[in-house]
Amino acid sequence: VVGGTVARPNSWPWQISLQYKSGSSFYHTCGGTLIRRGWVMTAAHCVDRSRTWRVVLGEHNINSHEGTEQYMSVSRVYLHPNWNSNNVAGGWDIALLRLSSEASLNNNVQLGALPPSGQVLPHNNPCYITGWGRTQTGGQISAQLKQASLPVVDHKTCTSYGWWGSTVKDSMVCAGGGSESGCQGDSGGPLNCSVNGKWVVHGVTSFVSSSGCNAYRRPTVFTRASAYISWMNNVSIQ
Ligand SMILES: CC(C)C[C@H](NC(=O)C(F)(F)F)C(=O)N[C@@H](C)C(=O)Nc1ccc(C(F)(F)F)cc1
Repeated sequence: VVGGTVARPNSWPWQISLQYKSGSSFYHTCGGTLIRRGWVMTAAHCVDRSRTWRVVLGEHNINSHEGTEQYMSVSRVYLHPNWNSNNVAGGWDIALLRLSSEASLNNNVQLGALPPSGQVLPHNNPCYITGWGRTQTGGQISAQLKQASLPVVDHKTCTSYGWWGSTVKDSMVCAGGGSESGCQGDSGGPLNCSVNGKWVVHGVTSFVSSSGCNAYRRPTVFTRASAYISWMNNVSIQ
């Protein structure tokens, strides 16, 4: 997250850290959202190569053990069948992770709310991106979870000339576009939007400009969760 602030610990209790094993250690690679006690929603581009994954719930500082963490292994990865790792602009950048055991819900671990199928938020709807991603273009990832205010940029603006144009599809949502943005390592995490006074996870962090995370008129682009409700329902009743 470029800009924004360090989040109050566990104030986004559905945010997870997706980590892969290398040698005898695990490393943060992406964010995700706990949507059921046994299911995590993340980006397909985070999990489209086979690794040993773990999901950390109740995380704040990824470099220290704070006692609120739950470490879950992943029993199966469900990539959206239409995902093409050579074409993030095509969309479909969504995946579900089946956890090998169910999370215990508490003050630090809660389920994220998904939007109703098809819901599209208006321009400037208040939203926050959260994640442990780089804090500057080309910089280091953050040890502590960060948050930044990224209001929705409507499709009409986001797909216009000088903005993202036709790179952004209807199944995506744009947010931000100023000095604050997502950045590498935030992928897969939630776009938390305030709808009728409640937080709804409306996006899955997908991509930023290859010329810089907070590039001018290149808002952060998210997979629009409300476009994938039926797919998620069909997968998670298996
Ligand atoms: C691995 C990537 C597919 C996703 C990666 N995502 C992120 O960094 C994050 F955290 F914002 F979600 C990204 O945007 N990386 C930058 C460096 C990038 O490659 N952006 C990018 C690439 C291609 C296009 C396109 F579709 F236009 F060709 C647009 C943006």
